Amino acid sequence: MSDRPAPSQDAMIFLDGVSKHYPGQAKAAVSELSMEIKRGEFVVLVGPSGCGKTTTLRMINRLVEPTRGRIFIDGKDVTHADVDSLRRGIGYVIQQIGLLPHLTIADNIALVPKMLGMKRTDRRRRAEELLELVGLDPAVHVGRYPKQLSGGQQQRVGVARALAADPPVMLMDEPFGAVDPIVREKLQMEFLRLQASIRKTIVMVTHDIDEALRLGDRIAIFGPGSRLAQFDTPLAILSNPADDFVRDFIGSGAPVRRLSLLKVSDVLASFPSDMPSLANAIEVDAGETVHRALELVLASGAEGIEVGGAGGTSRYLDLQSLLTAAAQPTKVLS
Ligand SMILES: Nc1ncnc2c1ncn2[C@@H]1O[C@H](COP(=O)(O)OP(=O)(O)OP(=O)(O)O)[C@@H](O)[C@H]1O
Repeated sequence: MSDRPAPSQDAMIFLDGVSKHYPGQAKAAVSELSMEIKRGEFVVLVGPSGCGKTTTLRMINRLVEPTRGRIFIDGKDVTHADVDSLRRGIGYVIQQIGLLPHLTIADNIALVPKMLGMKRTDRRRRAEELLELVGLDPAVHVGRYPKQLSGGQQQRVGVARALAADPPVMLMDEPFGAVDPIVREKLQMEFLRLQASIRKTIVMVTHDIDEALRLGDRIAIFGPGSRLAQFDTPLAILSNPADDFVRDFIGSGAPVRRLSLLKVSDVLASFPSDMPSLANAIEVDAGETVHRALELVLASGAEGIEVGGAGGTSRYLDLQSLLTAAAQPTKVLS
């Protein structure tokens, strides 16, 4: 038996000491990187330019062949497996979208199903279903050509195309990078809703820490030379940055960003259950974010929040306690 590390039961992607040394380059682009991504997890790779994010992503579907190390998908070592069948199980979305201009939207989406031998009528139905899924009206868009769509719409079609063969894994390289900030935020939110229903294993590259915090179940922060500086949930990273590099990278807004990730229930956990009641409290759900709770308190002029309520089991927290607890970086770990 080999004593090399093996993926755990719930791992969908497992990188074992993977390196990439491009020919002619003095330094490796990615060096001895190991990471495990669980089934159904949305992991975001983030870090400064040139730290090896895209190289790492492309080694997963072997668009870039690793120089050393092993790659496992769903428990199987695919380091030397047939590339075509590997890629059939992996959707790939890039910033430049790459829709074919002479094909209709339906035909663009159905490219892979066609390659796999799906019948014309079934392909059409699949394209319509996917357009619906990504929030585009099939009746309007199915017969259009890429240039008749806005940037944001084209990006949605790119996502639909990547989903066409229903791959368990999706790789996305700056998928929302080419659209303006408002469309970008809308696409991010839509994508989160979509992911809640399809639960793919997703690895996404971005250089935007806010996008990473908003989307990722876990975030891998790469330092120079592909050093994995921290790989954890957004809340844990904001609460306990691993080192000065991570602290600098997430920037000065961490305490405020945490408010949008922290739940009222997280904060309540650090108080005794018999806090005095408040005469003027606003009712808030325990699953609400602290950010939203603060908004409600400030807008209503209440003294604090009341959580629960049924059967006289309400718990109360005044504004000051809410703020103090929300500002405690080490108390809360998801
Ligand atoms: N095809 C290539 N040939 C030679 N060197 C390359 C190639 N692709 C990337 N590199 C180098 O490898 C390093 C990592 O590049 P990579 O694109 O993976 O980084 P990145 O973190 O995705 O950067 P960015 O955020 O700027 O896209 C860089 O120094 C880059 O110049």
